[in-house]
Amino acid sequence: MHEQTAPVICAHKLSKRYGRRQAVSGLGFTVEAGQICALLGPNGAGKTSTMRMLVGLSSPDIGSVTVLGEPVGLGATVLSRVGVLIDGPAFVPHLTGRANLRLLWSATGQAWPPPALDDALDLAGLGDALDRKVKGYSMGMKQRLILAQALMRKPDVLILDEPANGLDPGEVRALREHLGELARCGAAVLVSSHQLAEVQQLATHAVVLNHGRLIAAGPMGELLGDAGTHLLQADDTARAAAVLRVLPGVATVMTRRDEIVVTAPGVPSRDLVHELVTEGIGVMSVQQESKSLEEAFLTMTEGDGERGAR
Ligand SMILES: Nc1ncnc2c1ncn2[C@@H]1O[C@H](COP(=O)(O)OP(=O)(O)OP(=O)(O)O)[C@@H](O)[C@H]1O
Repeated sequence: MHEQTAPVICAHKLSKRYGRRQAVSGLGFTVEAGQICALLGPNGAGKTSTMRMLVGLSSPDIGSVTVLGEPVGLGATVLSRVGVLIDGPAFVPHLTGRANLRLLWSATGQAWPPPALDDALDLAGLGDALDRKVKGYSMGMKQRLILAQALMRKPDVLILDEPANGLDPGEVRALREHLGELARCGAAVLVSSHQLAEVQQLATHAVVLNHGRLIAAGPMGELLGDAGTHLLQADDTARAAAVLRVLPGVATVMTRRDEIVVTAPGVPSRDLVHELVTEGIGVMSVQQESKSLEEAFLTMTEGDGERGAR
């Protein structure tokens, strides 16, 4: 795949208004090769509006987009390297799934089959249904066909709006593994979702919007931050707990069976281990808990009041 250090997706000061509603406001962020970036935000935050601008389906009132270093607009040639799932393509109901894929592919002007057709169909798992008319498909089957059209072109960039909608848990996992593999091969992936537990497993980075504005962006680890909780196992639980209780910065120490739960915001786990070892207490395991994405997301968005015209 491509080798480059410049951002693959670059949104620069994007703004978009629908009538009196400011859907997106001064939004800037980047996604680099190998990253899976989650685009997060409450309903109406501006995720779909942003994605539509990223792939030339709508033009920003202000600001610009480049993908793989090229400016994006309707019909931009760089879009042939982008797998897109937004609103779903309009499938022709009386054609089979396969015929629909063929029709969509014909718009690229390239010969059938697309380079990653087999992998995309594998993931879609439609089997014999691929040769049945789309009008008989369930919602999940349609979603998997939409995914197949996004993935069959072996894209360098993927922009997927809620791709897990209508998928069962096994299919969600298969999708996560597939996207992970594409990113490891150098693709840049931007994916919106409300399923935060799933996103936490999938994404390396996140961009969080509220009321059309950027409220946070960065690597997932940094956004989740330090929950201030450490889980330790020592060879003398009671004595270890007593030592930890009197350490500066330690707020609470609880023991549950052979585990010690220490709340000490801002104190690195290694400092706790150091104190225990200095006291001659053996430490078998230590783990620092991070916040769940759900917790972090609610903290970020609930504290962010209504802004701008909506
Ligand atoms: N074509 C349109 N015409 C008028 N208003 C629109 C249009 N598209 C989006 N909006 C408005 O812009 C705002 C942002 O909508 P958008 O669909 O981008 O949000 P979202 O974050 O994708 O929401 P959801 O999570 O519910 O899909 C909303 O207030 C929405 O009502």
